[in-house]
Amino acid sequence: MKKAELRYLQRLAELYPTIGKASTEIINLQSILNLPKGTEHFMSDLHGEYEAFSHVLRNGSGAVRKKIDDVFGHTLSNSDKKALATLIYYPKEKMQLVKKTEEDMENWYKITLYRLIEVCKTTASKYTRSKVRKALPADYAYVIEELITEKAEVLDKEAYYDSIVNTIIQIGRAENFIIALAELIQRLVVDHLHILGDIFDRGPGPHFIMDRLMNYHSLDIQWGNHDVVWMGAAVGQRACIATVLRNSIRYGNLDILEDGYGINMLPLATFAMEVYKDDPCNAFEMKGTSNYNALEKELGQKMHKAISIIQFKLEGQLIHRHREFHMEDRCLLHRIDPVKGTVTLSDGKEYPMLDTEFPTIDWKHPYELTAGERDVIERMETAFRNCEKLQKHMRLLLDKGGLYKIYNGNLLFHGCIPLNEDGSLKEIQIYGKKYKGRELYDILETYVRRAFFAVDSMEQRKGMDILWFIWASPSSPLFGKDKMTTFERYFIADKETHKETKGAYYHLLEDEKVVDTLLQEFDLSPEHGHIINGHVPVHQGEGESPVKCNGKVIVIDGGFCKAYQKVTGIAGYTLIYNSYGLILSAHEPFTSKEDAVSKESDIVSNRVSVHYTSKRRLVGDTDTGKALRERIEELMQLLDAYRKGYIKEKK
Ligand SMILES: O=P(O)(O)OC[C@H]1O[C@](O)(COP(=O)(O)O)[C@@H](O)[C@@H]1O
Ligand SMILES: [Mn+2]
Repeated sequence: MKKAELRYLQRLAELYPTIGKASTEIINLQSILNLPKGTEHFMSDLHGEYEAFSHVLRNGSGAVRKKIDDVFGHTLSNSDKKALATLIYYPKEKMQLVKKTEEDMENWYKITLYRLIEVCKTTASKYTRSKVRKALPADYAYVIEELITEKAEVLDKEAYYDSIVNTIIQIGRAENFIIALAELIQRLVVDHLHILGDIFDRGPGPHFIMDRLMNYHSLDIQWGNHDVVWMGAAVGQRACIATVLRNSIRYGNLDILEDGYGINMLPLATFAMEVYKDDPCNAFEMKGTSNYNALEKELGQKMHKAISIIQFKLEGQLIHRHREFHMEDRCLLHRIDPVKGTVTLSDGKEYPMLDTEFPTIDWKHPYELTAGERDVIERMETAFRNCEKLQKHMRLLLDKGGLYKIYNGNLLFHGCIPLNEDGSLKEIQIYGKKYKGRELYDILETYVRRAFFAVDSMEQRKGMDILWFIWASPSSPLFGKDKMTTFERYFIADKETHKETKGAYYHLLEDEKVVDTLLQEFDLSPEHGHIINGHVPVHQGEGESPVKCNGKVIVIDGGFCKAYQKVTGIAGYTLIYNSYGLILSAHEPFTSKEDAVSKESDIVSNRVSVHYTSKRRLVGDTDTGKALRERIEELMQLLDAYRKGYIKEKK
């Protein structure tokens, strides 16, 4: 036996010091391989819609309801099943309602407890005992384990379970216990969660989503362009800070920054009030602010304009600093003719401007900040950098996230892969070197991490600016459009100028040859692999399908974003990958938690299978299975070493 091999086995022997222990572990692992594969849940483009996200997480995109159907079949009425499902999603709230009308609560507790135990049993059956044990709430771990495991040795099973349930009710713990069981079912129904990006912007609760994700049992995140711009803001990239502020103001979401993250808006507010005092800032109306009073609207619009101008200036500086980004066409301030009140875009066409008041622009140096603007952005930078909660949330993105993920044979990313029109991988220059496909993704990710961790300040700076590049560049796999027309949408009436054209990836998605080479680029099988991405809302209203290229590509922009539901005609899709295959769920718009409880609405309107496996998929067929088999192989070698006398047992 080689020295290195022996050393490794000796390490392993510390964990499994006897033949007995090593053998038991081999048997345990072998049995896990034969369990059904755990359920993966895919969600994308949450855009701050915490309540809708939380709802879909609770119902597992229909997985809970499916379990109820499996358990009770025709023995329970549809309305009872619906009520049970709602109880599992919102146990506390649902019980409050039940208590108002139910006359015999004791009986209700009893029936409900039995039903929940049954659902729990089936849900837990595909996991090992040890995994279930880890998921059990500490207070009730022992009792729940008793209730959900079949006890062959107890003769009168009914009496045994009855006595446990009766005791729970008698000692006044029924409600607590119901909540614990409901949460356990929610927890067990989804084994692993994939978030395909865009947690932030537009909706009111990204910080609540991040808090929830911090406590989620098993998770990965593929960063979206909106997450990356927040990451940039958190490390102090000023163009990103301005963008985050502008987006938040535009959607009436300053509460997120002020209350959620404790970032004080006063510096920007006082600056805007002073500089744009007599300017109505009409081009800077906000969305979703019908609850604002006149004064709030006035102030909001001024802040909106103030930060937009700061953003355009900072972006101009950044683009000049990085000629290699090739984004000069996005520098538009110097193209404004302040006398004529027009702007000439890079196509050479001149357009009248909707707003010609620019008190902070020095036309000789249009990208220079005034002292007041500099003061605002400096203070904001300090606030973002020093916000502990924001930094914690970013840490989660870094720890659990990345630009792409390969998981159980599928390729997951937020946006796209930059392609040429002929379907070949497009080369993109990053700081002087060309990259394409997987290498492009990899190099960008290393720069993102350098922004947070590099000690060398030049490297860190490069990383910070890459965060903005990923947000806005046409070459970014997370943005994937020819330009971001923010300036045009504020200042030019002609809608033609607002158009953003999607890159080649999006119309080559149906080309099987192209998709196959993309899968191969990431070492995946073109036969069995899938590409799963978000970022572009699927326009179901216009008959568009989320399933492309004979099911090889699935686009699941969740449509969680309320502002976009008019366009998509639906609240979007989520995906489930369980032991039977890939199932796509379509969702109706989520109104409110109150509605969900009182109307027992599931919002899962439709579940369609994208890919059905003829044979049930087992843990052995997954990435985890591969790792387990490797472990088994090593343990076998350890056993051999014990038996051949290379290693002594430690009893
Ligand atoms: O209308 P809004 O929310 O201000 O944002 C529009 C901008 O958002 C983007 O669509 C990017 O956001 P998505 O990643 O959600 O698509 C840009 O392409 C566009 O310029
Ligand atoms: Mn996006």
